[in-house]
Amino acid sequence: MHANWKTWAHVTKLDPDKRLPEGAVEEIATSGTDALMLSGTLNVTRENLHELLDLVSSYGLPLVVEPASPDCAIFDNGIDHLFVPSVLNTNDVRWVVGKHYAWLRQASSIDWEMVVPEAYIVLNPNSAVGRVTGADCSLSGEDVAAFAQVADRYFRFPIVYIEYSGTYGDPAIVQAASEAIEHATLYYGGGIRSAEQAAEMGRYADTIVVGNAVYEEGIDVLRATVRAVQ
Ligand SMILES: CC(C)=CCC/C(C)=C/CC/C(C)=C/CC/C(C)=C/COP(=O)(O)OP(=O)(O)O
Ligand SMILES: O=P(O)(O)OC[C@@H](O)CO
Ligand SMILES: [Mg+2]
Repeated sequence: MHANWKTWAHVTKLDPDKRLPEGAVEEIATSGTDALMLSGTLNVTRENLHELLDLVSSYGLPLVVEPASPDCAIFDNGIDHLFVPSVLNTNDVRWVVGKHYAWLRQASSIDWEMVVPEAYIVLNPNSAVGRVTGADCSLSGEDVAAFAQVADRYFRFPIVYIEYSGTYGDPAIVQAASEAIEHATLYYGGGIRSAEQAAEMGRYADTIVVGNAVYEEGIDVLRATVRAVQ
């Protein structure tokens, strides 16, 4: 399968647990965003995932599913990639390799060409992902740089993801991660609601992710974040 995900500057994250108004899907798909990622920590099921896939699959944009649990690791319905997270900054091994073990223990067939592993560094303790995974979010720039190197140089994860889901993060932290990484693609996501914020994080991250703003701000804000990084 194509590896052009490495060239994406802007990804829009859609949550199968949330509703979009009539016409919004078309506006999002034609906003200039490079890809749609279907993902959420809470209340994502095969059913609402397939419903959202049906809504977005006809626009020709690359589609990524990012499962928070093995039951949402699917390969059908026109998906291009399955981005599978591991959270590095938690002491709860389930979110590092445990869910992955359980997935492979019971999976019938895996299309490995579609699977892209992501090393998450979760930095907002009040986000769903922060709470669920018990991530240690009180990290310095040096801590984040060390985790980024563990991911990039040691485990050779193709993606390192600085995740502030729901809140705008510290650009100095993203800069520290970017300076520590040699090969991996650096993702930043969290609280981007303006062109200025998109540009600021886009200086350090290879790819920025916009999620909540799509639901809370509307299409003009999404378009502005796209223009800021492309
Ligand atoms: C092994 C497989 C197939 C799955 C397990 C994958 C793991 C370890 C997931 C850990 C948690 C995680 C990184 C979830 C998915 C991505 C994500 C952070 C989505 C956004 O979550 P929030 O925005 O915090 O949650 P809500 O939008 O649901 O409130
Ligand atoms: O929803 P927001 O805060 O934009 O964050 C995007 C993404 O990183 C969430 O996983
Ligand atoms: Mg979310």
